[in-house]
Amino acid sequence: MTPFPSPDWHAFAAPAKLNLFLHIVGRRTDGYHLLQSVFQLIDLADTVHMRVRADGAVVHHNPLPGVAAEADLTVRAARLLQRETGCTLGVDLALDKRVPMGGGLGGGSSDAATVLLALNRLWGLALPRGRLMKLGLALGADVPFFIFGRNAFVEGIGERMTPVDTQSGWFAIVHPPVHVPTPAIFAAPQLQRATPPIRPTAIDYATTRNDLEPVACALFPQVAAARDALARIAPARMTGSGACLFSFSASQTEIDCVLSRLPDGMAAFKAATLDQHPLHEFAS
Ligand SMILES: C[C@](O)(CO)[C@H](O)COP(=O)(O)OP(=O)(O)OC[C@H]1O[C@@H](n2ccc(N)nc2=O)[C@H](O)[C@@H]1O
Ligand SMILES: Nc1ncnc2c1ncn2[C@@H]1O[C@H](COP(=O)(O)OP(=O)(O)OP(=O)(O)O)[C@@H](O)[C@H]1O
Repeated sequence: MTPFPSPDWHAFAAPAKLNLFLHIVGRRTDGYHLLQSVFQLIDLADTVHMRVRADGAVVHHNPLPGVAAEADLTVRAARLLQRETGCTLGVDLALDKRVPMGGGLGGGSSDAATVLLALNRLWGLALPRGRLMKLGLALGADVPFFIFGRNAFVEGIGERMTPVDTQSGWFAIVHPPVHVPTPAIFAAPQLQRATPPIRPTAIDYATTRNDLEPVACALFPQVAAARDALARIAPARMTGSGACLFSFSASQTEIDCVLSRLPDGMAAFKAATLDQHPLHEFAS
């Protein structure tokens, strides 16, 4: 639904991601962790509504609870693009938020990537994809992936991508009622930081894992409880730094069955794999 129905407003999708596995293979001198991960786009998405302004202002019309307009990644992305290009146009922004915040689903990063991709077209900038990806990294480690726009084996802190074909199918995603702060998980002394690097590869669930999962489960019992509940029904894995857990199947019926067997009251939903970001063509 468009909150501001008018021909001047445009609506753009900002899809979520799952980390099908996530290995920590080292640490940089600045404390950031080097990872290897397969990032999978899914059809759960926010909608970012935008209208170009001639006066250069960046105005957020419905800030999220607990996130000041100036701190919102959509506003920060628009301002960053203005600074970098000297563009004198502005934008009105409004968000339909559907991706749970702090779930390890990359919603904020995806909103930022969608703003960069859409303004690249609406402001007539025609920046190449690689330049947008570099800009995006300053906003968050996951932003370059969404601008890349294809399922990928991701390395570095999130800036090196190799496209991978992933299996099409469905996920059951469980959302435990807890916000997991990413910095606390990366700072935990017990985090396994030296998983041997692997070559870019198709996902093999049997030989991969999420190194952040044992830490999140130890620090947040709600994550452990949700993982155990899902794991009693089907193979379960955490995404990102949590809190969400997922289970994959190529069969939608199987995923419907998994969801129906979860304990009453457990927040969970179904999502399908995406092959490509809906705004992939907005950069070249
Ligand atoms: C773990 C992932 O969810 C995988 O998709 C992301 O890399 C996290 O990305 P994010 O939530 O956008 O996190 P950022 O805002 O970039 O970083 C939050 C904090 O987590 C830690 N951090 C994050 C990413 C990384 N590769 N190493 C880190 O050590 C840093 O302390 C950083 O200050
Ligand atoms: N547009 C936005 N949408 C969501 N969160 C935002 C946004 N702008 C700023 N934030 C801030 O970023 C924090 C993390 O948001 P997000 O939902 O992207 O985390 P996440 O899904 O855990 O991400 P990741 O998988 O990258 O760790 C939020 O708690 C919020 O304070």
